Amino acid sequence: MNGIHPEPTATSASTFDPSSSKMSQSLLLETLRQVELDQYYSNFSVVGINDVETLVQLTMQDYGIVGVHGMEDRKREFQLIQMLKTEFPGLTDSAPTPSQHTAMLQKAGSLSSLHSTSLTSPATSSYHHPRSEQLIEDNSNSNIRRVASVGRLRPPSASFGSAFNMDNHNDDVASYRGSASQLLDDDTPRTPMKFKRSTNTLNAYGVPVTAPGAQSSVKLGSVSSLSDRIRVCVRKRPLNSKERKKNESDIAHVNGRRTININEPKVKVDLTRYVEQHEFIFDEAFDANCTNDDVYRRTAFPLVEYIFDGGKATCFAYGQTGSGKTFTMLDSKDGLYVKAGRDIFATLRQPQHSHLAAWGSFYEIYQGHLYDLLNNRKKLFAREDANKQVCIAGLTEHEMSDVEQLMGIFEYGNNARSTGATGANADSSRSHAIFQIVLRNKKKTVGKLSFIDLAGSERGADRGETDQQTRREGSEINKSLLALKECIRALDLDSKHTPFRQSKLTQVLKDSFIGNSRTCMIATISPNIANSEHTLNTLRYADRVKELKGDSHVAAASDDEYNQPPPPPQQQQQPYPPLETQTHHHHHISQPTGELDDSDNDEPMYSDGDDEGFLLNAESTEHPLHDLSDGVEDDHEVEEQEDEYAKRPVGGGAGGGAGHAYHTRSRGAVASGGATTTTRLRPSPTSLPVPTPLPAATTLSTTHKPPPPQATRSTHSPPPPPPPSHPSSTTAPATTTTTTPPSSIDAFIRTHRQHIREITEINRVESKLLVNLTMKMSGANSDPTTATSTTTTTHGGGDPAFADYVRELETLFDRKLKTVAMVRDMVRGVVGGL
Ligand SMILES: Nc1ncnc2c1ncn2[C@@H]1O[C@H](COP(=O)(O)OP(=O)(O)OP(=O)(O)O)[C@@H](O)[C@H]1O
Repeated sequence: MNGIHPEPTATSASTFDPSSSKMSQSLLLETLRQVELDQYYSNFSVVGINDVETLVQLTMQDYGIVGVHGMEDRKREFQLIQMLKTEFPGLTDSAPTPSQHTAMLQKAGSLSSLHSTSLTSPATSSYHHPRSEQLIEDNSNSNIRRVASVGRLRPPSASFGSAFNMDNHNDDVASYRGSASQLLDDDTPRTPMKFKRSTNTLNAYGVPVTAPGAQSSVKLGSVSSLSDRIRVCVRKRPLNSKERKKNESDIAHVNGRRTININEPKVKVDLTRYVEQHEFIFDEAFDANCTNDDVYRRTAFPLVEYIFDGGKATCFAYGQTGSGKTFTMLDSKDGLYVKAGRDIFATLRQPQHSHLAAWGSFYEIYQGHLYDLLNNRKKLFAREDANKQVCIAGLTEHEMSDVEQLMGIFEYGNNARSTGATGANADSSRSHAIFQIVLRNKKKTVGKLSFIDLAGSERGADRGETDQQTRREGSEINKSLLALKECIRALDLDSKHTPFRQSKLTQVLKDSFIGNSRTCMIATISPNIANSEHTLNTLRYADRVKELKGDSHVAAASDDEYNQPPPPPQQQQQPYPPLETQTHHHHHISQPTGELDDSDNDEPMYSDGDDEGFLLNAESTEHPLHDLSDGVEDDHEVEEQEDEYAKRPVGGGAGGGAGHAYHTRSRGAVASGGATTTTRLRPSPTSLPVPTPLPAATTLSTTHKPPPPQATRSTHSPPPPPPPSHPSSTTAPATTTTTTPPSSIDAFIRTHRQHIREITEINRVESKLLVNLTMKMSGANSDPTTATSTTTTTHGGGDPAFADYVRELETLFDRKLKTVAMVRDMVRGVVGGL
């Protein structure tokens, strides 16, 4: 297969060795102890300094950040780091060898005799800025020396060293504005802040300890797969120029591939300031430097593939106003919708998809009403036909044959959105925008992909002092966001009752929540300190959407597997992102408490491929239609109260509370235990082609002629992909997978079921491959112009269809073998323990 960019393999994922990480920690601790700095170990640990390699990257300016304020201690720290750098110069590149351990401790021990001697440091004077002295004083008075720290907390990261070399380090306290300043006015005497971490359990030295019974959790991290039915991701945007100008702190730190930490500034009633660190784990966490290409590959791309298999997919951006929803989803030139469009049209150009056509529509939901952005914001009505299919009567759709047309249509609708012809919508952040691409075979809908730029999530909290109109808007937004969450949860539960009628948004997306559907949520966050409350609210919402995915016990180990920088960007032309597959639990979960009874919606779940009669355009449907707008959604007030999100006061410190561990769920009766087997598998075969250069745009044959396209290609041109990896040459044998035996019979059964599903899916794809090949062959043989060459082609002779077939087979077998190996290992693990 062309240009597959290899995911870190199962081998690399399994090389994480907690015992060696523990060793590094204990070496650091012992080294610090030699120079009597061990009381700072917990401070170091909180900011991610867990080994001597990282310690040596500290600069003197960083000492305050990690809470080392006393002159003597700073001197010792300086000496220690200098000694480590001089005596062990390779430390910055690699961990010390075991033989270096002893030497290091000895050398550090010899430093202790120098404690009382004065050390002349060229930069010692830099310690004497007034604030430092004040802080030292405060510190000595506050009796919190061991945990006190000042300034911005930095989590561990690949770029750790540079993160510490921040240029405004000497304005640590002042940089805590925003939320903190709402509680402290500028004249309030500054006191040092304590760091309080909501998740870690540390021993007296701050060494992470494993809570009783938590051992298995650490091993049982479930891993996210691109083919999951629901994926919940987070994307952090960079600080903008205004925020940088105000010297606002960046409080959001992406740590590894899935974890994001938020350092929330807090102030106690006694005005002691401290930082509470929150940790969230999602399917993906995209850092500020990630491009839309990076995001696309791991969010919307799998959905593109899916709609060609007959699925309905939704990709939506959720977040506060200004956090990057539009930038991600519907940026006119570089949004995910454009990237998906490119792959869709490239796929449509393949002969096997020549019977399909792509249609685009663009509409907006504002205050519970639908407006057609491709038709002068005409008000639309959602209706349900006799088959209970929801369609939007009169929605304008345009057939599109290339990405320029798609962008043109989008641009046209986007203009209508921002100008607000009816005047009904003055502010786009108060409406949901939905851009849909529907694949049709004549009139029959085969697949559908919806890109949704949701209203600003904080708008749902518009209450209190605001005017009636704003309150109404807020209530409507809140209602739809709650309903959206419930529908996604119902989707995850395979629930018979999808509460889609709770809002217009979920009504029109009904087919995205039932049957063969997939959803990807991208929570976008602003990283600046002033938005910390909104950011936490967004992450909590996303966390609740995700919580039933069986990730409740995703723990350090699983994230460590991902604790590598994201894979390098691939070329746009490379449509196959690495597909990681894993088995993980789908916990048995009770009905979510927030789900409202939707008694008139008890139709059975749609079976796969049940697309008969699904016609998006009501004008072409043959079924009588029932208006959904009246008497259903409008009269169907959602109890906003069912959810803490709705209860959250504007600007209030939302929920959570100190010490709340976000990967410990309280709702949903998540079963504990169960093994998770982790492996990265080969990309699954797909029918998507390598896109070819786009032909020139053609004029739309519609009355709504969009403006000419302004750009056809992303300006973010990632570097070329590495050479294709061929399964046979790179894939570790199936026996290299590691398996943790499940901790309970239930867990075993769940895991086994997951394996069976995986193998069934592989068999399905295998049969499909065979059918495709035989059809191609018989087509070629019946064609007199190709019959001769086909019959004379041998296996090695390079028939491209056959070559593709065997390559894909090889990939499939690789997946299958790995899955079988995982089951076998799991069984062996259990048998061994009997
Ligand atoms: N990841 C990012 N990288 C660079 N700039 C970004 C990123 N995300 C957002 N921005 C910039 O931040 C600003 C706000 O982003 P955007 O308009 O997408 O926010 P939004 O969440 O859609 O807000 P609204 O709800 O008001 O529509 C824009 O100028 C955008 O270009």
